[in-house]
Amino acid sequence: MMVSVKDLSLSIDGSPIIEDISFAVENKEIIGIVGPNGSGKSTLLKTIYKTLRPDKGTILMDHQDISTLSEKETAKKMAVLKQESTIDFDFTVREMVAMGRAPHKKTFENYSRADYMIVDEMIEKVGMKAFSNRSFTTLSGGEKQRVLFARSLTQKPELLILDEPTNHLDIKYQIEVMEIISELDISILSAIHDLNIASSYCDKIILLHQGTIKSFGSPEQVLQEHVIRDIFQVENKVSNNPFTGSIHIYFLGLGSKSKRKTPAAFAEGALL
Ligand SMILES: Nc1ncnc2c1ncn2[C@@H]1O[C@H](COP(=O)(O)OP(=O)(O)OP(=O)(O)O)[C@@H](O)[C@H]1O
Repeated sequence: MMVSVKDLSLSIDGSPIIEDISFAVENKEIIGIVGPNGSGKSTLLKTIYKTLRPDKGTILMDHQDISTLSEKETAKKMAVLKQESTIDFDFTVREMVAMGRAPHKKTFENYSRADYMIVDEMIEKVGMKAFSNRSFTTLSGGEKQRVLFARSLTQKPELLILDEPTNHLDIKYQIEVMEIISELDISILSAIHDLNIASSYCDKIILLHQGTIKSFGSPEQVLQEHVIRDIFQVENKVSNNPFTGSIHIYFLGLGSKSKRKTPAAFAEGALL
């Protein structure tokens, strides 16, 4: 799935929230959206998954304008894992995940054995098999997140949009989510807070700041020390992770504003 976003702008109550955003997601690419709190990551994603309507601009999925697609047509192509879920109905985990098959069914068509094979496969993939019959509302935040992830995988989308997918997750499941999406072979667009997770798993990174794209390119191109210092206002050193080969950012406090002592290794240039 190719996605082309062109000149996207959205204001809320007269304040511009995202402005003139243009970029393309190539087929099967993983694109991470990073940026400080309030930089517009969720708003950009909500505009792409049609919860918000842009004031201006177009979004094409494989050359088709998404504003012309019905909800069902969109859901056949695009799955969304949102940051927060407000689901209070008493569904079991398996029922919840099975909802991911809905866009592929006709009204009143029953789920087939093949549908449930996908459902169970995805529940197992996210490590929730033992919870299949548990009520969704009784789960912890991280467990809910994994179930909703399984539901979006069950949808078998060509484009998966994730709004901070690793929110609530412990380190094992943070890595697991990223490993699973790396193996999906579909296009992925994901807001990510952790810059090192973004650099390890994304083909390209969009850096948002105050609603505009500051930089778009490979992790090496985007995540440069002076850029991280300017945009996130954190002292840092960028180096190579000798074990994975991807770049790694060491965070060194807030510079002159920091209450922490300057690490000796930094002062002596040992990390360079
Ligand atoms: N409905 C709204 N009314 C007014 N302002 C809004 C509304 N929705 C979002 N904003 C503002 O738009 C800006 C961008 O918000 P958004 O949630 O897209 O940022 P974000 O980059 O996802 O932030 P975070 O990293 O904190 O999740 C913020 O300043 C936010 O307060």
